Amino acid sequence: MPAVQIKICGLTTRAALDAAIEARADYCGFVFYPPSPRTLGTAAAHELAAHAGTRIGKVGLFVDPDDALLAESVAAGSLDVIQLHGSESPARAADIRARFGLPVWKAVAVAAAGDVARADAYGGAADLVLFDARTPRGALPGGMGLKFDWSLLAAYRGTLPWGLAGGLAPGNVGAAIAATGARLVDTSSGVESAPGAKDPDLVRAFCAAARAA
Ligand SMILES: O=C(O)c1ccccc1NCC(=O)[C@H](O)[C@H](O)COP(=O)(O)O
Repeated sequence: MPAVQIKICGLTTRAALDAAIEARADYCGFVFYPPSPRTLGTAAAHELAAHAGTRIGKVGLFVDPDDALLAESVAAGSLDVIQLHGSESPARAADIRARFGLPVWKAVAVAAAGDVARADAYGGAADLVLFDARTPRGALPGGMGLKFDWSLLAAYRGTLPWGLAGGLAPGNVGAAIAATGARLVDTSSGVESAPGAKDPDLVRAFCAAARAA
């Protein structure tokens, strides 16, 4: 079976990026959402992307973005993937995918079984569905360290490739992979010492634990 793919989201510093690259994470996430403590401006995204080069896939994280924000961020961050973490419809996801010529990952917020079924609507519109925990109204839509009931995915047989996010950390990522069969795992606050501050040791520990699962 191919190795589990790993995404470390919300990187803001070279030190964190280097830790992810050295730990052989497959993807890093750059957040382009000003309310987040992990948000990047275009200058910082450009600097980090130039430092990363092609050593890691660069995923841009957006919440209901307009085309202008997408255009400037795709260019600044040399993005390889656009991740949509808001309430983007299948039609909007398909439009973004066609307009920017990049793979689109669509986050689907999960709190109950019916939420998992919503992923099917993105067939033909997104390249991957990222199941993440539904967050409370008024909170950030991701990066909150919240888990959902992994058993909701145990019997999932969707048509799209999918990944798992939400409250994953070095100590639970192995169990999460075993419970769900996820082939891509994504973490943000689980590898931080404070909101927005990635801990290189936790990044390394997460990658090792995911790979050992
Ligand atoms: O990370 C953020 O600050 C963020 C803000 C708004 C929307 C999404 C955000 N993160 C998306 C991610 O891909 C996170 O890795 C994912 O939600 C998991 O986060 P966590 O539960 O903290 O590991």
